[in-house]
Amino acid sequence: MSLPIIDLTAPMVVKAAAIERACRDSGFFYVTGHSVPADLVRRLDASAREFFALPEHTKAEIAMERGGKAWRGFFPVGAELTSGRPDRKEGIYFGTERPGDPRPLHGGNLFPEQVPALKVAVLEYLDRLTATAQDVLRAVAVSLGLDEDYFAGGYTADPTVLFRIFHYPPSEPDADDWGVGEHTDYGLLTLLLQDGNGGLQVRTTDGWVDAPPVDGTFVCNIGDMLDRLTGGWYRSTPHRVRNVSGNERLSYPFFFDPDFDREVPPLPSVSHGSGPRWDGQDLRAFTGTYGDYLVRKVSKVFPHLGTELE
Ligand SMILES: O=C(O)CCC(=O)C(=O)O
Ligand SMILES: [Fe+2]
Repeated sequence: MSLPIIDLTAPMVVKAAAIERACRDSGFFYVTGHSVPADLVRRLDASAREFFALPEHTKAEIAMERGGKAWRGFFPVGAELTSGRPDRKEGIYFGTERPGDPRPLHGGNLFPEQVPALKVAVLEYLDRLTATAQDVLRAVAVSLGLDEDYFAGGYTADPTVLFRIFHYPPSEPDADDWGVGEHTDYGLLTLLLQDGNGGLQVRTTDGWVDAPPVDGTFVCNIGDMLDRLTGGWYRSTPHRVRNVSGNERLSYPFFFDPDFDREVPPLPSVSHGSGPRWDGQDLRAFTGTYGDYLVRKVSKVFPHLGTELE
């Protein structure tokens, strides 16, 4: 089984039909025909590699602990526990640049002064990917029989945008460690840029399948909130990463999520039921805002930051 490639320049009815098929099937697809310049991707990649090559103590100058409850900055290998055990990766967390915003997971970003090009590339990338995600969501809305601007005029009029850059050191082929343990994403859509090394796996009805890098594309997958909104009609699918390429792997997941302060009740048009989810969690059971859901999840993957987020 291979994941479909959806061209964003195709007519809306064509895109919407392809998205419905993909979201009903594996919840994963590739996006091409986007307007993110290749040169921006190159600058982002080059400056990120420059950052990760810095000595540990220099990287620690922008350690996540210094970002407080904004949950921004650098974390070293082993500090994040995606599925209850330490991941074999290090990374930097970013989000929409909003200095002074006191809400958890909001605020100003921490950028390394040693690599000024990273700040320029990240801020530009956040803008470009926000537009790309709104574009994909328009087709998702149509695929659900909703008005094209259903999300942009509501849940994502003021979206929660988080962006991470991960560096996965190579794993031994027979090791049982994971760069990122099995998980689903929390929000609406993830747009993932990955380098040429591969390592991402998606759990489908046929078992685990690879989502190898395809030049010029993003891997797009839907998250828990789209699963919840659609009552499980679109499934938020488990995935994981192990880097056995023998090389340093870099990846750039961009998370496009609902307004932090909004509740996300199931869509009125949705009546489809679904069986139990992979981890037994009932996404319809929680009450509260998207922010409540996200903070609860984040406190689990970064236990030492959890108390700050309460
Ligand atoms: O690094 C990757 O390829 C995927 C990362 C991921 O699944 C995540 O951060 O949610
Ligand atoms: Fe993920």
